[in-house]
Amino acid sequence: MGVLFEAKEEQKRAGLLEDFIQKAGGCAVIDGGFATQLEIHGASINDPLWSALCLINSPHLISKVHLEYLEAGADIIVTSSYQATLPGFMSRGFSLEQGEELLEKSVKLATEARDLFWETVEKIRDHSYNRALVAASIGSYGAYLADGSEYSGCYGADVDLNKLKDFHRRRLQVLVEAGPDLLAFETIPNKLEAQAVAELLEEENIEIPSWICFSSVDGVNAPSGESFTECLEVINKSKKIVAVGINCAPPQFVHNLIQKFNELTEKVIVVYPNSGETWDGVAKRWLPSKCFNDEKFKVLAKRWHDSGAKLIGGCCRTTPSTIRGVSKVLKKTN
Ligand SMILES: C[S+](C)CC[C@H](N)C(=O)O
Ligand SMILES: N[C@@H](CCS)C(=O)O
Ligand SMILES: [Zn+2]
Repeated sequence: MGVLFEAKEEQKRAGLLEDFIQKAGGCAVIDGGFATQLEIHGASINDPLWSALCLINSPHLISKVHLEYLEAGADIIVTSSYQATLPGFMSRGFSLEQGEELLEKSVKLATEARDLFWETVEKIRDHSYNRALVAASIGSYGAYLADGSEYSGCYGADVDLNKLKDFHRRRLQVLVEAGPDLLAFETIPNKLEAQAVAELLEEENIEIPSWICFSSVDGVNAPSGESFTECLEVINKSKKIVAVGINCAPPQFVHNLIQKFNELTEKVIVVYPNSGETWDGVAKRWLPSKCFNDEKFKVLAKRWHDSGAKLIGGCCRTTPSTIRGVSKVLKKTN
């Protein structure tokens, strides 16, 4: 492929998201904790598949949560596929084809909810909604391991670049085929996985714009201890990744990290932190620490926007009420 053609394609990909952000008023709002809201509705997800269990047992709850976030003002909804993986489904007795159908279902449930919601609000005069985009969630290898390693980045000596690419490849292909608007790589804890993602997007010639979000447990580096300077070198080289940032880290880290990312990249900055609670990967529960309520979260969201983030939402333990506040403060409709 010619260099000129590639440059044009890159511009087009970045342009799609930039245009959407501009149309949304300079900042697009992402939804909040998906698994959190499933649990609020009674889903039991203490399981190696975590929220992906609902794709099997309670898809109606997935639709309900998407609609709640749309109603709260999310411009981008993220699918329920964070911990949905083919080996994960197959270890539960599903065939490869059935696993692929479950992945497709995660995109279908989100696009159906978006279309249904839009059909309804479109008819309302002077509504303040945008037709939302659907981002297919692709959780890190650590999420699949279900041992808390998306917050440590410790994948062990046997995990190399090729193993991570193999892990991500088929799921990526299936999700892309299902037709989301965006790809959301979430809670990436180390440089190796960032590199695997960047190379895979290239190898598979993925045309859908991607964002990649790192977690952070010290507010300075990636969980592995590698600096974001190192991690973003890999991201900056990728023409397929249009936005980069942080998800599922405590809100108090985000402002400084946006400032750091401003210096390190020209890509769109995306942030959707959790509520400030800490995940205990062994006990599989959230430990209250410096927890931010919706009021504090929305004040910080304005600050994150002022410091340069253009995609802002919430992750674990945030809810539609959090996103309603974020949407109001960022779109100044109150
Ligand atoms: C974002 S974490 C809270 C997701 C759950 C984790 N991967 C586990 O399965 O324990
Ligand atoms: N999209 C996932 C991220 C978990 S860290 C969720 O909100 O449940
Ligand atoms: Zn999270």
